[in-house]
Amino acid sequence: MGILEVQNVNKRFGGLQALDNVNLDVEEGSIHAIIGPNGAGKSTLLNCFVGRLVPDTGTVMFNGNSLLGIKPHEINQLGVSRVFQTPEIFTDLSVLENVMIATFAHRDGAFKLNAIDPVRKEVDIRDHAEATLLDVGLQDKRNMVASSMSRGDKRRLEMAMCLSQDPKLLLLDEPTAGMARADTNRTIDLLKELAEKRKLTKVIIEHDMHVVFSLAQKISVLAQGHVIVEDTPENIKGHPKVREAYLGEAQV
Ligand SMILES: Nc1ncnc2c1ncn2[C@@H]1O[C@H](COP(=O)(O)OP(=O)(O)OP(=O)(O)O)[C@@H](O)[C@H]1O
Repeated sequence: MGILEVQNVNKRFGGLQALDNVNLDVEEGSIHAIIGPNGAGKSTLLNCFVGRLVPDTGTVMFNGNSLLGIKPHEINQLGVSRVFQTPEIFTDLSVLENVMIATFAHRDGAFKLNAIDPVRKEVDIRDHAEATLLDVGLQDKRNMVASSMSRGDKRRLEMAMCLSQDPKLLLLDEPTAGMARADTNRTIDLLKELAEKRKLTKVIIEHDMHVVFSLAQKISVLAQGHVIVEDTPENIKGHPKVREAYLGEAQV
Protein backbone atom coordinates (compact mmCIF):
# COMPACT_ATOMS: atom_id res chain seq x y z
CA MET A 1 0.00 0.00 0.00
CA GLY A 2 1.24 3.47 -0.91
CA ILE A 3 1.39 6.50 1.40
CA LEU A 4 -1.00 8.25 -1.01
CA GLU A 5 -3.76 6.17 -2.54
CA VAL A 6 -6.19 7.62 -5.03
CA GLN A 7 -9.05 5.43 -6.17
CA ASN A 8 -11.66 6.01 -8.85
CA VAL A 9 -11.56 9.79 -8.59
CA ASN A 10 -13.91 11.71 -10.87
CA LYS A 11 -14.35 15.45 -11.18
CA ARG A 12 -16.60 17.32 -13.61
CA PHE A 13 -16.70 21.03 -14.36
CA GLY A 14 -20.09 21.45 -16.03
CA GLY A 15 -19.91 19.38 -19.22
CA LEU A 16 -16.18 18.72 -18.89
CA GLN A 17 -14.91 15.50 -17.33
CA ALA A 18 -11.67 16.94 -15.88
CA LEU A 19 -10.79 13.74 -13.96
CA ASP A 20 -12.01 10.43 -15.30
CA ASN A 21 -11.74 7.50 -12.89
CA VAL A 22 -8.21 8.35 -11.74
CA ASN A 23 -6.19 5.82 -9.74
CA LEU A 24 -2.78 6.56 -8.29
CA ASP A 25 -0.55 4.74 -5.85
CA VAL A 26 2.38 6.72 -4.50
CA GLU A 27 5.03 4.72 -2.70
CA GLU A 28 6.41 6.11 0.57
CA GLY A 29 9.77 7.86 0.13
CA SER A 30 9.53 7.96 -3.66
CA ILE A 31 9.42 10.80 -6.16
CA HIS A 32 6.31 10.28 -8.27
CA ALA A 33 5.76 12.52 -11.29
CA ILE A 34 2.43 13.34 -12.89
CA ILE A 35 2.82 14.43 -16.48
CA GLY A 36 0.47 15.05 -19.37
CA PRO A 37 -0.41 17.60 -22.03
CA ASN A 38 -1.97 20.97 -21.18
CA GLY A 39 -5.47 20.60 -19.74
CA ALA A 40 -4.97 16.90 -18.90
CA GLY A 41 -6.17 17.41 -15.32
CA LYS A 42 -2.88 17.51 -13.39
CA SER A 43 -3.62 20.63 -11.32
CA THR A 44 -7.19 19.51 -10.75
CA LEU A 45 -5.87 16.26 -9.30
CA LEU A 46 -3.35 18.05 -7.07
CA ASN A 47 -6.11 20.36 -5.86
CA CYS A 48 -8.04 17.28 -4.72
CA PHE A 49 -5.06 16.37 -2.47
CA VAL A 50 -4.97 19.67 -0.61
CA GLY A 51 -8.65 20.40 -0.03
CA ARG A 52 -8.98 23.05 -2.75
CA LEU A 53 -11.34 20.80 -4.70
CA VAL A 54 -13.50 17.89 -3.67
CA PRO A 55 -13.89 15.06 -6.21
CA ASP A 56 -17.44 14.13 -7.23
CA THR A 57 -16.69 10.49 -6.47
CA GLY A 58 -13.72 8.39 -5.38
CA THR A 59 -11.32 8.30 -2.44
CA VAL A 60 -8.02 9.99 -1.59
CA MET A 61 -6.24 8.33 1.34
CA PHE A 62 -3.02 9.64 2.86
CA ASN A 63 -1.22 7.57 5.46
CA GLY A 64 -4.51 5.90 6.38
CA ASN A 65 -6.55 9.13 6.57
CA SER A 66 -9.09 10.36 4.05
CA LEU A 67 -8.15 13.79 2.67
CA LEU A 68 -11.68 14.45 1.44
CA GLY A 69 -14.04 16.75 3.29
CA ILE A 70 -11.37 18.20 5.59
CA LYS A 71 -9.97 21.73 5.50
CA PRO A 72 -6.67 22.63 3.79
CA HIS A 73 -4.95 23.48 7.11
CA GLU A 74 -6.07 20.13 8.56
CA ILE A 75 -4.56 18.35 5.56
CA ASN A 76 -1.38 20.34 6.14
CA GLN A 77 -1.32 19.21 9.75
CA LEU A 78 -1.58 15.58 8.63
CA GLY A 79 1.77 16.13 6.87
CA VAL A 80 0.90 17.26 3.34
CA SER A 81 2.60 20.42 2.09
CA ARG A 82 2.40 22.05 -1.33
CA VAL A 83 4.79 24.26 -3.27
CA PHE A 84 2.85 26.45 -5.69
CA GLN A 85 3.75 27.53 -9.24
CA THR A 86 3.82 31.13 -8.06
CA PRO A 87 5.63 31.37 -4.73
CA GLU A 88 3.31 32.25 -1.85
CA ILE A 89 5.65 34.18 0.39
CA PHE A 90 5.45 37.30 2.55
CA THR A 91 7.44 39.68 0.36
CA ASP A 92 8.03 42.36 3.05
CA LEU A 93 9.52 39.93 5.55
CA SER A 94 13.03 38.54 5.61
CA VAL A 95 13.83 35.06 4.34
CA LEU A 96 14.25 33.77 7.90
CA GLU A 97 11.00 35.39 9.08
CA ASN A 98 9.09 33.74 6.24
CA VAL A 99 10.31 30.33 7.32
CA MET A 100 9.62 31.12 11.00
CA ILE A 101 6.03 32.07 10.16
CA ALA A 102 5.53 28.81 8.25
CA THR A 103 6.96 26.78 11.14
CA PHE A 104 4.70 28.60 13.59
CA ALA A 105 1.64 28.16 11.37
CA HIS A 106 2.16 24.44 11.26
CA ARG A 107 2.54 24.21 15.04
CA ASP A 108 -0.35 26.53 15.94
CA GLY A 109 -2.64 25.97 12.95
CA ALA A 110 -2.83 29.60 11.78
CA PHE A 111 -0.91 31.30 8.98
CA LYS A 112 -1.05 34.98 9.96
CA LEU A 113 1.24 37.79 8.97
CA ASN A 114 0.53 39.64 12.22
CA ALA A 115 1.90 36.64 14.14
CA ILE A 116 5.44 37.73 13.27
CA ASP A 117 6.07 39.81 16.43
CA PRO A 118 5.50 37.00 18.96
CA VAL A 119 7.11 34.50 16.60
CA ARG A 120 10.35 36.51 16.44
CA LYS A 121 10.88 35.80 20.16
CA GLU A 122 10.54 32.02 19.89
CA VAL A 123 14.02 30.54 20.01
CA ASP A 124 12.93 26.99 19.08
CA ILE A 125 11.14 28.24 15.98
CA ARG A 126 14.15 30.37 14.98
CA ASP A 127 16.53 27.39 15.40
CA HIS A 128 14.26 25.13 13.38
CA ALA A 129 13.92 27.74 10.62
CA GLU A 130 17.70 28.29 10.50
CA ALA A 131 18.27 24.54 10.15
CA THR A 132 15.78 24.38 7.28
CA LEU A 133 17.47 27.28 5.48
CA LEU A 134 20.73 25.39 5.75
CA ASP A 135 19.06 22.36 4.11
CA VAL A 136 18.00 24.38 1.06
CA GLY A 137 21.21 26.43 0.85
CA LEU A 138 19.63 29.78 1.75
CA GLN A 139 21.38 30.33 5.09
CA ASP A 140 23.54 33.17 3.69
CA LYS A 141 20.42 34.99 2.50
CA ARG A 142 18.48 34.66 5.76
CA ASN A 143 18.32 38.45 6.37
CA MET A 144 17.40 39.42 2.83
CA VAL A 145 13.95 40.90 2.26
CA ALA A 146 12.03 38.22 0.35
CA SER A 147 10.88 40.63 -2.40
CA SER A 148 14.49 41.26 -3.44
CA MET A 149 15.27 37.61 -4.17
CA SER A 150 15.63 36.06 -7.63
CA ARG A 151 12.74 33.98 -8.95
CA GLY A 152 14.70 30.76 -8.38
CA ASP A 153 15.52 31.74 -4.78
CA LYS A 154 11.88 32.66 -4.09
CA ARG A 155 10.86 29.15 -5.09
CA ARG A 156 13.64 27.75 -2.92
CA LEU A 157 12.30 29.86 -0.04
CA GLU A 158 8.81 28.51 -0.55
CA MET A 159 10.26 25.02 -0.49
CA ALA A 160 11.99 25.87 2.81
CA MET A 161 8.67 27.12 4.18
CA CYS A 162 7.06 23.79 3.29
CA LEU A 163 9.99 21.74 4.63
CA SER A 164 10.02 23.65 7.92
CA GLN A 165 6.65 22.02 8.58
CA ASP A 166 8.33 18.59 8.46
CA PRO A 167 5.85 17.21 5.92
CA LYS A 168 5.59 13.54 5.03
CA LEU A 169 4.35 14.37 1.54
CA LEU A 170 5.54 17.33 -0.51
CA LEU A 171 3.51 18.30 -3.57
CA LEU A 172 5.41 20.31 -6.16
CA ASP A 173 3.48 22.09 -8.89
CA GLU A 174 5.92 22.76 -11.75
CA PRO A 175 8.83 23.59 -9.43
CA THR A 176 11.06 24.77 -12.30
CA ALA A 177 8.48 26.65 -14.39
CA GLY A 178 9.99 29.78 -15.90
CA MET A 179 13.48 29.04 -14.59
CA ALA A 180 16.66 29.34 -16.63
CA ARG A 181 18.48 26.02 -17.17
CA ALA A 182 21.09 26.75 -14.46
CA ASP A 183 18.36 27.40 -11.85
CA THR A 184 16.47 24.31 -13.03
CA ASN A 185 19.57 22.18 -12.54
CA ARG A 186 20.12 23.66 -9.05
CA THR A 187 16.52 22.73 -8.19
CA ILE A 188 17.01 19.18 -9.48
CA ASP A 189 20.16 18.87 -7.32
CA LEU A 190 18.33 20.28 -4.31
CA LEU A 191 15.43 17.83 -4.68
CA LYS A 192 17.89 14.94 -5.03
CA GLU A 193 19.78 16.06 -1.91
CA LEU A 194 16.53 16.36 0.02
CA ALA A 195 15.53 12.87 -1.09
CA GLU A 196 18.73 11.59 0.53
CA LYS A 197 18.52 13.71 3.69
CA ARG A 198 14.84 13.37 4.52
CA LYS A 199 12.46 10.45 4.24
CA LEU A 200 10.01 12.51 2.30
CA THR A 201 7.57 11.43 -0.41
CA LYS A 202 7.25 13.85 -3.32
CA VAL A 203 4.60 14.19 -5.98
CA ILE A 204 5.70 16.48 -8.75
CA ILE A 205 3.77 17.95 -11.68
CA GLU A 206 6.19 19.02 -14.36
CA HIS A 207 6.26 19.81 -18.06
CA ASP A 208 10.06 19.78 -18.33
CA MET A 209 10.96 16.19 -19.20
CA HIS A 210 14.60 16.76 -18.26
CA VAL A 211 13.40 17.41 -14.68
CA VAL A 212 10.96 14.48 -14.70
CA PHE A 213 13.47 11.94 -15.98
CA SER A 214 16.20 13.24 -13.66
CA LEU A 215 14.08 12.81 -10.54
CA ALA A 216 11.11 10.49 -10.78
CA GLN A 217 11.09 6.82 -9.86
CA LYS A 218 7.52 6.45 -11.09
CA ILE A 219 5.52 8.44 -13.63
CA SER A 220 1.77 8.65 -14.13
CA VAL A 221 0.69 10.02 -17.48
CA LEU A 222 -2.64 11.84 -17.55
CA ALA A 223 -4.50 12.54 -20.78
CA GLN A 224 -8.01 14.01 -20.91
CA GLY A 225 -8.46 13.35 -17.20
CA HIS A 226 -7.47 9.70 -17.38
CA VAL A 227 -4.26 7.94 -16.29
CA ILE A 228 -3.20 6.26 -19.52
CA VAL A 229 0.05 4.76 -18.20
CA GLU A 230 1.79 4.46 -14.83
CA ASP A 231 5.32 3.12 -15.03
CA THR A 232 9.04 3.69 -14.51
CA PRO A 233 10.79 6.46 -16.49
CA GLU A 234 12.54 3.84 -18.66
CA ASN A 235 9.22 2.34 -19.70
CA ILE A 236 7.50 5.68 -20.14
CA LYS A 237 10.16 6.95 -22.57
CA GLY A 238 8.97 6.19 -26.04
CA HIS A 239 5.77 4.46 -24.84
CA PRO A 240 3.35 4.51 -27.81
CA LYS A 241 0.36 5.70 -25.72
CA VAL A 242 2.41 8.51 -24.24
CA ARG A 243 3.69 9.58 -27.64
CA GLU A 244 0.13 9.59 -28.89
CA ALA A 245 -1.04 11.75 -25.99
CA TYR A 246 1.73 14.24 -26.66
CA LEU A 247 1.31 14.19 -30.42
CA GLY A 248 2.14 17.64 -31.66
CA GLU A 249 4.02 18.48 -28.48
CA ALA A 250 6.74 15.86 -29.07
CA GLN A 251 8.32 16.12 -25.63
CA VAL A 252 8.73 12.51 -24.51
N1 LIG B 1 -12.48 25.61 -11.87
C1 LIG B 1 -12.65 25.17 -13.11
N2 LIG B 1 -13.81 25.35 -13.77
C2 LIG B 1 -14.00 24.89 -15.03
N3 LIG B 1 -13.07 24.18 -15.71
C3 LIG B 1 -11.90 23.97 -15.10
C4 LIG B 1 -11.62 24.43 -13.78
N4 LIG B 1 -10.36 24.04 -13.44
C5 LIG B 1 -9.88 23.37 -14.51
N5 LIG B 1 -10.78 23.32 -15.49
C6 LIG B 1 -10.62 22.62 -16.77
O1 LIG B 1 -10.30 21.27 -16.48
C7 LIG B 1 -9.34 20.76 -17.40
C8 LIG B 1 -8.12 20.31 -16.64
O2 LIG B 1 -7.44 21.44 -16.15
P1 LIG B 1 -6.11 21.35 -15.31
O3 LIG B 1 -5.71 22.76 -14.94
O4 LIG B 1 -6.28 20.40 -14.19
O5 LIG B 1 -5.09 20.75 -16.38
P2 LIG B 1 -3.51 20.64 -16.29
O6 LIG B 1 -3.14 19.29 -16.76
O7 LIG B 1 -3.03 21.05 -14.94
O8 LIG B 1 -3.08 21.72 -17.38
P3 LIG B 1 -1.75 22.62 -17.48
O9 LIG B 1 -0.62 21.68 -17.74
O10 LIG B 1 -2.03 23.49 -18.67
O11 LIG B 1 -1.61 23.40 -16.20
C9 LIG B 1 -9.04 21.89 -18.38
O12 LIG B 1 -9.85 21.71 -19.53
C10 LIG B 1 -9.46 23.14 -17.61
O13 LIG B 1 -9.87 24.18 -18.49
